[in-house]
Amino acid sequence: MQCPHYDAGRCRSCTLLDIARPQQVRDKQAHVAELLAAHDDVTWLPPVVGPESGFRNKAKMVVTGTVEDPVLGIVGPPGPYAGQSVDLTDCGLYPPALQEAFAPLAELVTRATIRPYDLTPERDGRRVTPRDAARRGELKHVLVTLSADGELMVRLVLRSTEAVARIRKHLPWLHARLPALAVLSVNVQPAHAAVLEGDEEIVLTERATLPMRVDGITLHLRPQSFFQTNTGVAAALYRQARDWVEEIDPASLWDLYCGVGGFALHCAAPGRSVTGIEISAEAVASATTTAAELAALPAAAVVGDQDAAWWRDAVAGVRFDAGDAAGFALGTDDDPELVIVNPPRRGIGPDLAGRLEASRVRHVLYSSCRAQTLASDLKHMPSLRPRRAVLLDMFPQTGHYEVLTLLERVPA
Ligand SMILES: C[S@@+](CC[C@H](N)C(=O)[O-])C[C@H]1O[C@@H](n2cnc3c(N)ncnc32)[C@H](O)[C@@H]1O
Repeated sequence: MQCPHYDAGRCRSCTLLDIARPQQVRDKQAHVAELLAAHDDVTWLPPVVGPESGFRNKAKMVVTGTVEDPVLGIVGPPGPYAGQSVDLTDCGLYPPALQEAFAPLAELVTRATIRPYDLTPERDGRRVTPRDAARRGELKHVLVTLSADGELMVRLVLRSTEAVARIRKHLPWLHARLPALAVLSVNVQPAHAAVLEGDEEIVLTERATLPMRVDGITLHLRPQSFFQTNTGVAAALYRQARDWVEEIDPASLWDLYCGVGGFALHCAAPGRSVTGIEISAEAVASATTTAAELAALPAAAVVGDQDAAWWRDAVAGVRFDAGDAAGFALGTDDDPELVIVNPPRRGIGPDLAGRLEASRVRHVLYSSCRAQTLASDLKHMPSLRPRRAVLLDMFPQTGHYEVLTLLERVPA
Protein backbone atom coordinates (compact mmCIF):
# COMPACT_ATOMS: atom_id res chain seq x y z
CA MET A 1 0.00 0.00 0.00
CA GLN A 2 1.35 3.42 -0.96
CA CYS A 3 0.71 6.18 1.60
CA PRO A 4 1.68 9.84 1.09
CA HIS A 5 1.40 10.54 4.84
CA TYR A 6 3.83 7.76 5.70
CA ASP A 7 6.24 8.74 2.91
CA ALA A 8 6.29 12.34 4.13
CA GLY A 9 6.76 11.34 7.80
CA ARG A 10 3.37 12.81 8.78
CA CYS A 11 2.04 9.49 10.12
CA ARG A 12 3.92 6.43 11.34
CA SER A 13 0.98 4.36 12.57
CA CYS A 14 1.45 1.69 9.87
CA THR A 15 4.82 0.49 11.09
CA LEU A 16 5.19 -2.20 8.39
CA LEU A 17 4.36 -0.14 5.30
CA ASP A 18 7.87 -0.59 3.89
CA ILE A 19 7.44 -4.38 3.95
CA ALA A 20 5.46 -6.15 1.21
CA ARG A 21 2.24 -7.67 2.53
CA PRO A 22 3.12 -11.36 1.86
CA GLN A 23 6.35 -10.85 3.82
CA GLN A 24 4.42 -9.15 6.67
CA VAL A 25 2.23 -12.25 6.96
CA ARG A 26 5.23 -14.61 6.83
CA ASP A 27 6.94 -12.59 9.58
CA LYS A 28 3.83 -12.68 11.78
CA GLN A 29 3.49 -16.42 11.24
CA ALA A 30 7.15 -16.90 12.20
CA HIS A 31 6.64 -14.67 15.27
CA VAL A 32 3.66 -16.65 16.60
CA ALA A 33 5.24 -20.01 15.73
CA GLU A 34 8.29 -19.03 17.77
CA LEU A 35 6.18 -17.96 20.73
CA LEU A 36 4.39 -21.32 20.65
CA ALA A 37 7.55 -23.32 19.83
CA ALA A 38 7.31 -25.25 23.10
CA HIS A 39 4.12 -26.87 21.71
CA ASP A 40 5.32 -29.10 18.93
CA ASP A 41 2.07 -30.87 18.04
CA VAL A 42 0.20 -27.86 16.64
CA THR A 43 -1.28 -28.08 13.16
CA TRP A 44 -1.25 -24.63 11.59
CA LEU A 45 -3.94 -23.77 9.05
CA PRO A 46 -2.99 -21.34 6.26
CA PRO A 47 -3.16 -17.71 7.51
CA VAL A 48 -6.37 -15.77 6.91
CA VAL A 49 -5.47 -12.69 4.88
CA GLY A 50 -7.99 -9.99 3.90
CA PRO A 51 -7.45 -6.86 1.80
CA GLU A 52 -4.35 -4.75 2.57
CA SER A 53 -6.26 -1.44 2.50
CA GLY A 54 -9.80 -0.17 3.09
CA PHE A 55 -10.40 -2.85 5.76
CA ARG A 56 -10.88 -0.80 8.94
CA ASN A 57 -14.49 -0.46 10.06
CA LYS A 58 -13.69 2.21 12.61
CA ALA A 59 -11.73 5.43 12.80
CA LYS A 60 -10.50 7.18 15.92
CA MET A 61 -9.74 10.73 14.86
CA VAL A 62 -8.08 13.30 17.09
CA VAL A 63 -9.61 16.71 16.46
CA THR A 64 -7.22 19.66 16.27
CA GLY A 65 -7.26 23.00 14.42
CA THR A 66 -9.97 25.59 14.97
CA VAL A 67 -13.77 25.82 14.84
CA GLU A 68 -13.50 27.40 11.39
CA ASP A 69 -10.92 24.91 10.15
CA PRO A 70 -11.02 21.68 12.18
CA VAL A 71 -8.54 18.91 11.39
CA LEU A 72 -9.52 15.25 11.83
CA GLY A 73 -6.53 12.93 12.10
CA ILE A 74 -3.58 12.75 14.47
CA VAL A 75 -1.01 14.93 16.14
CA GLY A 76 2.18 14.50 14.10
CA PRO A 77 4.73 11.91 15.34
CA PRO A 78 8.35 12.77 16.26
CA GLY A 79 10.11 14.20 13.20
CA PRO A 80 9.37 17.09 10.83
CA TYR A 81 5.64 17.12 11.71
CA ALA A 82 6.02 16.62 15.46
CA GLY A 83 3.10 18.13 17.34
CA GLN A 84 1.42 19.43 14.17
CA SER A 85 -2.16 18.77 13.05
CA VAL A 86 -2.18 15.97 10.46
CA ASP A 87 -5.34 15.46 8.38
CA LEU A 88 -5.90 11.70 7.92
CA THR A 89 -9.36 11.80 6.38
CA ASP A 90 -7.98 10.10 3.25
CA CYS A 91 -6.15 7.34 5.20
CA GLY A 92 -5.99 4.28 2.96
CA LEU A 93 -6.96 1.92 5.79
CA TYR A 94 -10.53 3.31 5.69
CA PRO A 95 -13.07 2.22 3.09
CA PRO A 96 -14.48 5.07 0.93
CA ALA A 97 -17.79 5.15 2.84
CA LEU A 98 -15.86 5.90 6.05
CA GLN A 99 -13.63 8.52 4.39
CA GLU A 100 -16.70 10.27 2.98
CA ALA A 101 -18.17 10.75 6.47
CA PHE A 102 -15.35 13.02 7.63
CA ALA A 103 -16.17 16.16 5.59
CA PRO A 104 -19.77 16.42 6.91
CA LEU A 105 -18.49 15.79 10.45
CA ALA A 106 -15.87 18.54 10.11
CA GLU A 107 -18.65 20.80 8.85
CA LEU A 108 -20.71 19.93 11.94
CA VAL A 109 -17.82 21.11 14.13
CA THR A 110 -17.95 24.51 12.43
CA ARG A 111 -21.76 24.84 12.30
CA ALA A 112 -22.24 23.82 15.94
CA THR A 113 -19.14 25.81 17.03
CA ILE A 114 -17.57 22.91 18.90
CA ARG A 115 -14.09 24.12 19.73
CA PRO A 116 -11.38 21.47 19.26
CA TYR A 117 -9.71 20.62 22.55
CA ASP A 118 -6.03 21.34 23.08
CA LEU A 119 -4.63 17.91 23.92
CA THR A 120 -1.08 19.17 24.45
CA PRO A 121 0.25 17.45 27.59
CA GLU A 122 0.54 19.47 30.78
CA ARG A 123 3.99 20.86 31.50
CA ASP A 124 5.53 20.60 34.97
CA GLY A 125 2.77 18.22 36.09
CA ARG A 126 0.58 21.28 36.86
CA ARG A 127 -3.02 20.53 37.89
CA VAL A 128 -5.66 21.74 35.43
CA THR A 129 -8.43 23.80 37.00
CA PRO A 130 -11.95 23.59 35.51
CA ARG A 131 -11.46 27.10 34.16
CA ASP A 132 -8.19 26.20 32.40
CA ALA A 133 -9.89 23.14 30.95
CA ALA A 134 -12.82 25.18 29.59
CA ARG A 135 -10.35 27.49 27.88
CA ARG A 136 -8.75 24.53 26.17
CA GLY A 137 -11.89 23.73 24.14
CA GLU A 138 -14.42 20.89 23.95
CA LEU A 139 -13.99 18.34 21.16
CA LYS A 140 -11.32 15.71 21.74
CA HIS A 141 -12.04 12.84 19.35
CA VAL A 142 -14.44 11.78 16.64
CA LEU A 143 -15.01 8.01 16.58
CA VAL A 144 -16.75 6.61 13.52
CA THR A 145 -17.85 3.00 12.91
CA LEU A 146 -19.07 1.76 9.54
CA SER A 147 -21.34 -1.29 9.29
CA ALA A 148 -21.17 -3.84 6.49
CA ASP A 149 -24.44 -2.34 5.21
CA GLY A 150 -22.92 1.14 4.96
CA GLU A 151 -24.52 2.70 8.06
CA LEU A 152 -22.54 4.84 10.48
CA MET A 153 -22.25 5.24 14.24
CA VAL A 154 -20.54 8.51 15.20
CA ARG A 155 -19.35 9.39 18.69
CA LEU A 156 -18.07 12.81 19.65
CA VAL A 157 -15.79 12.72 22.69
CA LEU A 158 -16.28 16.05 24.46
CA ARG A 159 -14.78 17.62 27.57
CA SER A 160 -18.23 18.56 28.88
CA THR A 161 -21.88 18.76 27.84
CA GLU A 162 -21.48 22.46 26.89
CA ALA A 163 -21.96 21.86 23.15
CA VAL A 164 -24.68 19.18 23.33
CA ALA A 165 -27.68 21.50 22.75
CA ARG A 166 -25.99 23.02 19.68
CA ILE A 167 -25.18 19.57 18.27
CA ARG A 168 -28.80 18.52 18.80
CA LYS A 169 -29.96 21.61 16.93
CA HIS A 170 -27.86 20.67 13.90
CA LEU A 171 -28.86 17.01 13.91
CA PRO A 172 -31.55 17.35 11.17
CA TRP A 173 -28.94 19.08 9.00
CA LEU A 174 -26.42 16.29 9.71
CA HIS A 175 -28.95 13.57 8.84
CA ALA A 176 -29.58 15.30 5.50
CA ARG A 177 -25.85 15.79 4.82
CA LEU A 178 -24.89 12.28 6.00
CA PRO A 179 -27.87 10.00 5.24
CA ALA A 180 -25.91 6.90 6.34
CA LEU A 181 -25.85 8.21 9.93
CA ALA A 182 -27.67 5.72 12.17
CA VAL A 183 -26.36 6.67 15.62
CA LEU A 184 -24.82 9.88 16.95
CA SER A 185 -23.72 10.11 20.55
CA VAL A 186 -21.63 12.30 22.79
CA ASN A 187 -19.16 10.74 25.17
CA VAL A 188 -18.19 13.00 28.04
CA GLN A 189 -14.53 12.78 29.06
CA PRO A 190 -13.80 15.63 31.50
CA ALA A 191 -10.31 14.39 32.40
CA HIS A 192 -7.31 15.79 30.56
CA ALA A 193 -6.04 12.25 30.27
CA ALA A 194 -4.79 9.78 27.74
CA VAL A 195 -7.86 7.62 28.42
CA LEU A 196 -9.87 7.96 25.23
CA GLU A 197 -13.40 8.00 26.59
CA GLY A 198 -15.38 8.68 29.74
CA ASP A 199 -18.27 6.79 31.36
CA GLU A 200 -21.13 9.11 30.36
CA GLU A 201 -22.65 8.56 26.92
CA ILE A 202 -25.53 10.67 25.59
CA VAL A 203 -27.26 9.24 22.52
CA LEU A 204 -28.69 12.04 20.37
CA THR A 205 -30.36 10.04 17.58
CA GLU A 206 -33.55 7.99 17.81
CA ARG A 207 -31.58 4.86 17.08
CA ALA A 208 -29.10 3.80 19.76
CA THR A 209 -27.54 0.75 18.10
CA LEU A 210 -25.70 0.10 14.84
CA PRO A 211 -26.74 -3.18 13.17
CA MET A 212 -23.50 -4.94 12.22
CA ARG A 213 -24.18 -7.94 9.97
CA VAL A 214 -21.57 -10.69 10.24
CA ASP A 215 -22.27 -13.89 8.28
CA GLY A 216 -25.95 -13.03 8.22
CA ILE A 217 -26.12 -12.58 12.02
CA THR A 218 -26.99 -9.00 12.89
CA LEU A 219 -25.02 -7.92 15.95
CA HIS A 220 -26.25 -4.70 17.55
CA LEU A 221 -23.42 -2.39 18.52
CA ARG A 222 -24.04 0.22 21.18
CA PRO A 223 -21.67 3.17 21.37
CA GLN A 224 -19.54 1.78 24.20
CA SER A 225 -19.34 -1.84 23.09
CA PHE A 226 -16.21 -3.33 21.56
CA PHE A 227 -16.24 -4.72 18.06
CA GLN A 228 -13.39 -6.24 16.05
CA THR A 229 -11.72 -3.69 13.74
CA ASN A 230 -11.80 -5.70 10.55
CA THR A 231 -15.28 -7.05 9.75
CA GLY A 232 -14.20 -9.46 6.99
CA VAL A 233 -11.46 -11.08 9.06
CA ALA A 234 -13.71 -11.14 12.16
CA ALA A 235 -16.28 -13.12 10.14
CA ALA A 236 -13.56 -15.62 9.18
CA LEU A 237 -12.52 -15.86 12.86
CA TYR A 238 -16.07 -16.64 14.03
CA ARG A 239 -16.58 -19.17 11.20
CA GLN A 240 -13.36 -20.99 12.12
CA ALA A 241 -14.40 -21.11 15.77
CA ARG A 242 -17.85 -22.41 14.78
CA ASP A 243 -16.31 -25.14 12.57
CA TRP A 244 -14.09 -26.41 15.37
CA VAL A 245 -16.94 -26.25 17.90
CA GLU A 246 -19.24 -28.15 15.51
CA GLU A 247 -16.65 -30.90 15.16
CA ILE A 248 -16.37 -31.26 18.94
CA ASP A 249 -20.14 -30.77 19.44
CA PRO A 250 -20.06 -29.83 23.15
CA ALA A 251 -23.32 -29.85 25.12
CA SER A 252 -22.22 -26.73 26.99
CA LEU A 253 -19.82 -23.87 26.41
CA TRP A 254 -18.78 -20.55 27.89
CA ASP A 255 -17.80 -17.54 25.81
CA LEU A 256 -15.67 -15.47 28.19
CA TYR A 257 -14.94 -11.82 27.21
CA CYS A 258 -17.87 -12.23 24.82
CA GLY A 259 -18.33 -8.57 23.78
CA VAL A 260 -21.49 -8.31 21.65
CA GLY A 261 -21.64 -12.09 21.31
CA GLY A 262 -19.90 -12.87 18.01
CA PHE A 263 -18.43 -16.20 19.14
CA ALA A 264 -21.38 -17.23 21.32
CA LEU A 265 -23.97 -16.68 18.61
CA HIS A 266 -21.87 -18.36 15.91
CA CYS A 267 -21.38 -21.37 18.18
CA ALA A 268 -24.97 -21.70 19.44
CA ALA A 269 -26.92 -24.80 18.35
CA PRO A 270 -30.12 -26.57 19.40
CA GLY A 271 -29.55 -28.53 22.61
CA ARG A 272 -26.32 -26.67 23.47
CA SER A 273 -26.07 -24.37 26.48
CA VAL A 274 -24.01 -21.23 25.78
CA THR A 275 -23.09 -18.68 28.48
CA GLY A 276 -21.48 -15.39 27.44
CA ILE A 277 -19.71 -13.30 30.09
CA GLU A 278 -18.55 -9.74 29.48
CA ILE A 279 -17.57 -6.81 31.71
CA SER A 280 -19.42 -4.19 29.64
CA ALA A 281 -23.14 -4.09 30.45
CA GLU A 282 -23.66 -2.21 27.17
CA ALA A 283 -22.13 -5.05 25.17
CA VAL A 284 -24.21 -7.60 27.10
CA ALA A 285 -27.36 -5.62 26.27
CA SER A 286 -26.32 -5.67 22.61
CA ALA A 287 -25.72 -9.43 22.65
CA THR A 288 -29.05 -10.03 24.41
CA THR A 289 -30.88 -7.97 21.77
CA THR A 290 -29.36 -10.05 18.97
CA ALA A 291 -30.29 -13.32 20.69
CA ALA A 292 -33.89 -12.11 21.21
CA GLU A 293 -34.11 -11.17 17.54
CA LEU A 294 -32.85 -14.59 16.47
CA ALA A 295 -35.44 -16.21 18.75
CA ALA A 296 -38.25 -14.31 17.03
CA LEU A 297 -37.30 -14.48 13.35
CA PRO A 298 -40.18 -14.53 10.85
CA ALA A 299 -41.03 -18.14 9.95
CA ALA A 300 -39.61 -17.89 6.42
CA ALA A 301 -36.31 -16.25 7.47
CA VAL A 302 -32.94 -17.90 6.92
CA VAL A 303 -29.89 -16.61 8.82
CA GLY A 304 -26.56 -18.09 7.83
CA ASP A 305 -27.57 -21.56 6.68
CA GLN A 306 -30.29 -22.04 9.28
CA ASP A 307 -34.02 -21.39 9.36
CA ALA A 308 -36.11 -19.63 11.99
CA ALA A 309 -37.06 -22.82 13.88
CA TRP A 310 -33.39 -23.87 14.16
CA TRP A 311 -32.45 -20.44 15.53
CA ARG A 312 -35.33 -20.43 18.03
CA ASP A 313 -34.06 -23.74 19.44
CA ALA A 314 -30.41 -22.64 19.27
CA VAL A 315 -30.81 -19.39 21.20
CA ALA A 316 -33.09 -21.04 23.77
CA GLY A 317 -29.85 -22.23 25.41
CA VAL A 318 -27.98 -18.89 25.16
CA ARG A 319 -27.62 -16.37 27.96
CA PHE A 320 -25.36 -13.36 28.45
CA ASP A 321 -24.33 -11.89 31.80
CA ALA A 322 -22.30 -8.84 32.73
CA GLY A 323 -19.35 -9.50 34.98
CA ASP A 324 -15.67 -10.22 35.31
CA ALA A 325 -14.72 -13.34 33.35
CA ALA A 326 -12.28 -14.70 35.94
CA GLY A 327 -14.68 -13.87 38.80
CA PHE A 328 -17.47 -15.76 37.03
CA ALA A 329 -15.34 -18.85 36.36
CA LEU A 330 -13.86 -18.89 39.86
CA GLY A 331 -17.30 -18.38 41.40
CA THR A 332 -18.82 -21.63 40.14
CA ASP A 333 -18.03 -25.33 40.46
CA ASP A 334 -19.82 -26.10 37.20
CA ASP A 335 -17.61 -26.79 34.21
CA PRO A 336 -18.82 -26.62 30.64
CA GLU A 337 -17.35 -29.00 28.07
CA LEU A 338 -15.73 -26.21 26.09
CA VAL A 339 -14.61 -22.66 26.86
CA ILE A 340 -13.95 -19.84 24.39
CA VAL A 341 -11.77 -16.97 25.61
CA ASN A 342 -11.09 -13.78 23.67
CA PRO A 343 -9.48 -11.45 26.23
CA PRO A 344 -8.01 -7.97 25.77
CA ARG A 345 -4.28 -7.70 25.06
CA ARG A 346 -3.33 -8.49 28.68
CA GLY A 347 -4.56 -12.10 28.23
CA ILE A 348 -6.62 -14.16 30.69
CA GLY A 349 -4.01 -14.11 33.47
CA PRO A 350 -2.89 -16.81 35.91
CA ASP A 351 -6.12 -16.99 37.97
CA LEU A 352 -8.44 -17.85 35.09
CA ALA A 353 -5.78 -19.99 33.40
CA GLY A 354 -5.33 -21.90 36.68
CA ARG A 355 -9.10 -22.35 37.00
CA LEU A 356 -9.29 -23.82 33.47
CA GLU A 357 -6.27 -26.02 34.15
CA ALA A 358 -7.91 -27.49 37.28
CA SER A 359 -11.33 -27.92 35.61
CA ARG A 360 -12.99 -30.76 33.70
CA VAL A 361 -13.14 -28.57 30.57
CA ARG A 362 -11.94 -30.69 27.66
CA HIS A 363 -11.39 -28.01 25.04
CA VAL A 364 -10.53 -24.32 25.09
CA LEU A 365 -10.66 -22.05 22.08
CA TYR A 366 -8.31 -19.14 22.77
CA SER A 367 -8.55 -16.16 20.42
CA SER A 368 -5.71 -13.76 21.16
CA CYS A 369 -4.73 -10.35 19.79
CA ARG A 370 -1.38 -10.55 21.59
CA ALA A 371 0.42 -13.84 21.19
CA GLN A 372 2.95 -12.97 23.95
CA THR A 373 0.20 -13.11 26.59
CA LEU A 374 -1.30 -16.24 25.00
CA ALA A 375 2.11 -17.90 25.36
CA SER A 376 2.42 -16.89 29.02
CA ASP A 377 -1.18 -17.96 29.78
CA LEU A 378 -0.45 -21.38 28.25
CA LYS A 379 2.28 -21.90 30.84
CA HIS A 380 -0.44 -21.88 33.51
CA MET A 381 -2.47 -24.53 31.63
CA PRO A 382 0.02 -27.34 30.96
CA SER A 383 -2.78 -29.93 30.63
CA LEU A 384 -4.47 -27.97 27.86
CA ARG A 385 -2.31 -28.31 24.76
CA PRO A 386 -2.58 -26.31 21.53
CA ARG A 387 -3.57 -28.75 18.77
CA ARG A 388 -4.65 -26.48 15.95
CA ALA A 389 -4.03 -22.83 15.26
CA VAL A 390 -4.54 -20.17 12.64
CA LEU A 391 -3.15 -16.67 12.27
CA LEU A 392 -5.62 -14.05 11.10
CA ASP A 393 -4.14 -10.86 9.71
CA MET A 394 -6.69 -8.61 11.39
CA PHE A 395 -4.38 -5.56 11.44
CA PRO A 396 -2.45 -5.37 8.13
CA GLN A 397 0.47 -2.89 7.89
CA THR A 398 1.15 -3.20 11.64
CA GLY A 399 2.90 -5.90 13.67
CA HIS A 400 -0.40 -6.89 15.34
CA TYR A 401 -2.41 -9.96 14.44
CA GLU A 402 -5.06 -12.31 15.85
CA VAL A 403 -4.36 -15.97 16.53
CA LEU A 404 -7.03 -18.57 17.21
CA THR A 405 -5.90 -21.80 18.82
CA LEU A 406 -7.75 -24.93 19.83
CA LEU A 407 -6.48 -26.42 23.10
CA GLU A 408 -7.24 -30.00 24.04
CA ARG A 409 -6.88 -31.61 27.46
CA VAL A 410 -4.21 -34.28 27.44
CA PRO A 411 -5.01 -37.50 29.31
CA ALA A 412 -3.53 -37.47 32.82
C1 LIG B 1 -10.86 -8.54 22.45
S1 LIG B 1 -12.45 -8.04 23.00
C2 LIG B 1 -13.40 -9.42 22.47
C3 LIG B 1 -14.88 -9.21 22.33
C4 LIG B 1 -15.66 -10.30 21.61
N1 LIG B 1 -15.24 -11.64 21.95
C5 LIG B 1 -15.67 -10.09 20.11
O1 LIG B 1 -15.35 -11.00 19.36
O2 LIG B 1 -16.00 -8.95 19.68
C6 LIG B 1 -12.31 -8.25 24.72
C7 LIG B 1 -13.57 -7.99 25.48
O3 LIG B 1 -13.31 -8.27 26.86
C8 LIG B 1 -14.07 -7.38 27.64
N2 LIG B 1 -13.45 -7.39 28.99
C9 LIG B 1 -12.40 -6.66 29.44
N3 LIG B 1 -12.11 -7.01 30.69
C10 LIG B 1 -12.98 -7.99 31.07
C11 LIG B 1 -13.16 -8.74 32.24
N4 LIG B 1 -12.37 -8.58 33.31
N5 LIG B 1 -14.14 -9.66 32.26
C12 LIG B 1 -14.96 -9.84 31.19
N6 LIG B 1 -14.83 -9.13 30.05
C13 LIG B 1 -13.84 -8.22 29.97
C14 LIG B 1 -14.01 -6.08 26.87
O4 LIG B 1 -15.06 -5.21 27.23
C15 LIG B 1 -14.12 -6.58 25.42
O5 LIG B 1 -15.46 -6.63 25.00
